[in-house]
Amino acid sequence: MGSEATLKLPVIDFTNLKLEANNPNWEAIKSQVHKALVDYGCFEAIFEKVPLELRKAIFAALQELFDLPLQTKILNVSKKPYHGYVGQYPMVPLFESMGIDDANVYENVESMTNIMWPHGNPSFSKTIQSFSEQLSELDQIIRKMILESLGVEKYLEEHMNSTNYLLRVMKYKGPQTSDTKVGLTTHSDKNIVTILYQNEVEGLEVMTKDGKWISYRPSPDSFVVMIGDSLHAWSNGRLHSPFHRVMMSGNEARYSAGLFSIPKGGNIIKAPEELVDEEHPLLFKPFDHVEFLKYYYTEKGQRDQFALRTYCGV
Ligand SMILES: O=C(O)CCC(=O)C(=O)O
Ligand SMILES: [Fe+2]
Repeated sequence: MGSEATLKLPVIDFTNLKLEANNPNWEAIKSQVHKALVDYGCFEAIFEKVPLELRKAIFAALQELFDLPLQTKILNVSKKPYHGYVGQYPMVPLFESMGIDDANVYENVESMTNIMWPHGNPSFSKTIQSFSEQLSELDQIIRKMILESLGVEKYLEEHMNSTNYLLRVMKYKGPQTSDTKVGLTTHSDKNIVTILYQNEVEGLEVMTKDGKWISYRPSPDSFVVMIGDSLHAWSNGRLHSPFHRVMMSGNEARYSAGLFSIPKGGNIIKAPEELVDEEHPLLFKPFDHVEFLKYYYTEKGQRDQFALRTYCGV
């Protein structure tokens, strides 16, 4: 399956949109969001609320972080798999990543920063925290639109309170060849919503429902919004959670940052009864996200492209 040059992700412009209701654009944008997420599980968002200066600063911060010695980077450890330093994996030798839990809260970022830079690095902390906080507004807008368009907005508060934000930052070394090499293997995200931002180096590919790859053309103004398996399950399959991967070629490093809204441990993900009927039978049994991840991170789970279906599919 080659990449299809003609395919493109839907583009949705959130400029000037406020979280408050009765904004004239709200309904129009909401229906674009709903359609894109049903059809692709993914779209490109133009969102100027994160100022250009901050969007530029994030890449300088990522470079500074990944330029640290490996023995420093591995000090970022986490009890949760994939939330600390990840890298040097034989399957994905170009890839490195670091997670920062609750990155929208300054103190959390600062404690990770102080492990990386024992004398502190307030400008790094501030960049990471501001970026996460301002981008979390887009996550909130999108999830409000999703619940409204599914007719289940009465669950909005409960739904929003059931998650927290992980910022995961990534570096993919250029493979130093014009051949295409795997940066990150094909997977679907396991969380609620993912919002990605990246530098100018191409590589992200998103699969359509009929198995074609869309290559994302990065732009400094665009974020990529993607549905994870947990929201696919919660919406009882209404919203698609797409397979995606990163493919690298050339010399340049690709830096990206992903804001992941993630179900808190102990929360049971269960499709609202309004979304289950004869035409839409329940697809997934209620599940605890943390328990599901325990399966996903086993050797079998890692090889299973339909891990959620295996774990709790009806
Ligand atoms: O680097 C990217 O843009 C994609 C990363 C990704 O898919 C992930 O971290 O789940
Ligand atoms: Fe992903």
